[in-house]
Amino acid sequence: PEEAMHRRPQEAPPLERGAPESLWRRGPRPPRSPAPAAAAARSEPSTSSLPPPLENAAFEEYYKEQRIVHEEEWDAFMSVLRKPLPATFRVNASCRFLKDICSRLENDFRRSLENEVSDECGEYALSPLPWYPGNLAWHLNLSRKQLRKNPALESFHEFLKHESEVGNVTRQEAVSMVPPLFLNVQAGHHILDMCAAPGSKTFQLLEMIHQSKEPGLLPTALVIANDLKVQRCDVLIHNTKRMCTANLIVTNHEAQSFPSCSLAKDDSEAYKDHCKPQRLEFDRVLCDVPCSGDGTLRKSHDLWRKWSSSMGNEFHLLQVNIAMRGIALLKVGGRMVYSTCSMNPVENEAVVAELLRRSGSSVELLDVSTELRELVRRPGLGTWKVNDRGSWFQTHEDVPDSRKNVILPSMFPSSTSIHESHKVYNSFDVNSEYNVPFSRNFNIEDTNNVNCDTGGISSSNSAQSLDSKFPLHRCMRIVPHDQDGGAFFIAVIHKLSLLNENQVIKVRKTENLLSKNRTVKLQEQN
Ligand SMILES: C[S@@+](CC[C@H](N)C(=O)[O-])C[C@H]1O[C@@H](n2cnc3c(N)ncnc32)[C@H](O)[C@@H]1O
Repeated sequence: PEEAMHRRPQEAPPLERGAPESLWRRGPRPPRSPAPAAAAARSEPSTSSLPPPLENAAFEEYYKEQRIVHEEEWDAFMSVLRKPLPATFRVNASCRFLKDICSRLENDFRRSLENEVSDECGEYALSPLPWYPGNLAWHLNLSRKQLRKNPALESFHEFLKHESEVGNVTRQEAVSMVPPLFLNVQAGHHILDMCAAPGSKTFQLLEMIHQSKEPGLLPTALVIANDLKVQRCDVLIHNTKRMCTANLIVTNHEAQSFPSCSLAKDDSEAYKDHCKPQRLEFDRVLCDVPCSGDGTLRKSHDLWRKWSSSMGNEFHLLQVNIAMRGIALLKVGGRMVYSTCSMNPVENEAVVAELLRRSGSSVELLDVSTELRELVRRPGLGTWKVNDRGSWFQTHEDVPDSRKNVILPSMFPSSTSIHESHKVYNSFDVNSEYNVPFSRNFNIEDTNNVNCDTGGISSSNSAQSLDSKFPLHRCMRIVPHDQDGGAFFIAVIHKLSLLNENQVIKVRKTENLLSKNRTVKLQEQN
């Protein structure tokens, strides 16, 4: 499924989760299916030329059950998911022509498109995204019909095409711009982008380190951008080349076993007998993991047909392992952002809870409610369920033995895994350390009855004991109908002290023991 979710064509322009093609490319599309006449001649129905239906009953059942949004919002949520995404782009904050580009956008294009109001939502055709610092990110909200008839758009289109080619502008989905912003990158930082291809967030990180340099000096910062797939590393290199940077290294590893690197002033020093090379630790880690990708449904039309609840379950452990490696490589005092373009709590809150469980008091989940205040986001969920082959489970104990090695304790919000963790981490008191005030920018009144951590107030139909004890409301879920975009999940983790390797190993041992016991039981049953 990862392949399915994240395949991006090599020839695609340098953008991730891009804008609808119609908004950026002119001219007729190449035919994608046999002409209807040819199909008719073979007596076949020409269904392949029809757009895929934007329906999936299992998807609706799943997210209704998870109470991802308020019941009354359901129709708005689904209706926005079926609409094309507005095109969005970002001006390169470190480019030489920043002032000129901003002025053209503000004074030329915005004005010439002023009278052009989006057909459907009545918004201005071209406007900056209010939450992006410095008015550097913009969205274009026009229907195809409007695009065709407006001559001002021709020159705007040419402008965007040219500025994108030279690296002054990057087309990128709005929600995908969010995770790097929460990294709070500073001059001189060492940054690891663990799952980086096709590189739109890497590009953003590069902009940040080049922007914060002293005039006339090259930045001392470093970005290591990693991806598992070599072909996708090619796309990453192609896309980041536009930045003309000397501060980027692209690597090709499994992120979950990303190697420890050494720093040395020069080779001779590194190889001196008594010289212990310094370990490279990262001030910032971006962990934008592979996921089921259902936050991209507005542009991934195929996904409507392919989506199933098992996709999220399949990614969960890989996501935990990648993020744990990220925490291990992070400097004490450093920040890691965990993000997915999925709405699924099993890939999101469950992963974050497991990171907190495994890392104990070495990390904290940051409350970033005062950062990017204009960005509308919802608090992470405090409780959720796990679906396996059509059955719903609230605790791991409810899962049939035959499935217990696929449906893991860490996928559940509470009970078993937390108690298990208590057994493993005697010194780690989840109740005292994580019982913190509720904070978010989404009005609590508006989320009444919505599945969210209510800061100690149990939601109406779930028992208190089934809620997570971690402050998962500090996570952020961006849903499509709040800002007419895609969906994204973001959590910001702060490292307080070195990981106790024993704790991590102990948890792994417990898991292995569990699955061994299961295997023995299964063998006995057979
Ligand atoms: C969500 S995409 C990343 C998008 C990227 N951060 C961006 O903004 O352009 C996830 C990426 O993870 C890569 N990937 C999958 N499994 C991986 C693994 N085990 N280690 C590292 N990368 C992996 C995929 O090839 C894919 O490019």
